[in-house]
Amino acid sequence: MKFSARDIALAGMFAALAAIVAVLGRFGITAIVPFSLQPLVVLLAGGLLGARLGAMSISVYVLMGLIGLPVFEKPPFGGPAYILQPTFGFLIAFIAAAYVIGKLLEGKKSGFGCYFMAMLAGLFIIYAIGLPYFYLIFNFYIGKAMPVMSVIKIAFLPFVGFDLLKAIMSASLAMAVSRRIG
Ligand SMILES: O=C(O)CCCC[C@@H]1SC[C@@H]2NC(=O)N[C@@H]21
Repeated sequence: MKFSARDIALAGMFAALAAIVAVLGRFGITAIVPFSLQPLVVLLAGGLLGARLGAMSISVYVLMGLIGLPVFEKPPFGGPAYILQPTFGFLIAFIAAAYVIGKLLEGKKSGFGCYFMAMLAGLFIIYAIGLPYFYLIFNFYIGKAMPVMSVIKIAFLPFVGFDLLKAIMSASLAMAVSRRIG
């Protein structure tokens, strides 16, 4: 697997962007699951960089956090123990989402609908991995009973509307940029 200097610069830029929006998110309302602009960055990474590079950029971001850089949105902000945070599943899901979006858009970047469907698939993956992880950490690691309905109320319902807006924004932006440079 070979990456050019341009690839590495782009991946680094998106990794940095993910860290910046996470740090900015700390100034918002404190909640078990924070509102975050990271899904926007992740959807854009997949849509603009493609599967391989998009997933690499988000992996670099997650690895930076796991080695101890304070780039995550919630306390303790970084370190290997963050794996045991209920929201860590979303971070794993971001990597998969960027990859799948890139794959879905490979070779057929036509209209807005195409981009939007790819972004929706990315959002689906974010929640399909993030929500069960949240449930498992709460119920089996933290040891607090968290019924499925509570997981949905805490980690899905408050965000899904905003995340759909992020999907619209990222689809429009990725389409516009690809048309200009593609
Ligand atoms: O840094 C973390 O610990 C991960 C935060 C995950 C936040 C999730 S992503 C999907 C949903 N949309 C949001 O705006 N927030 C949550």
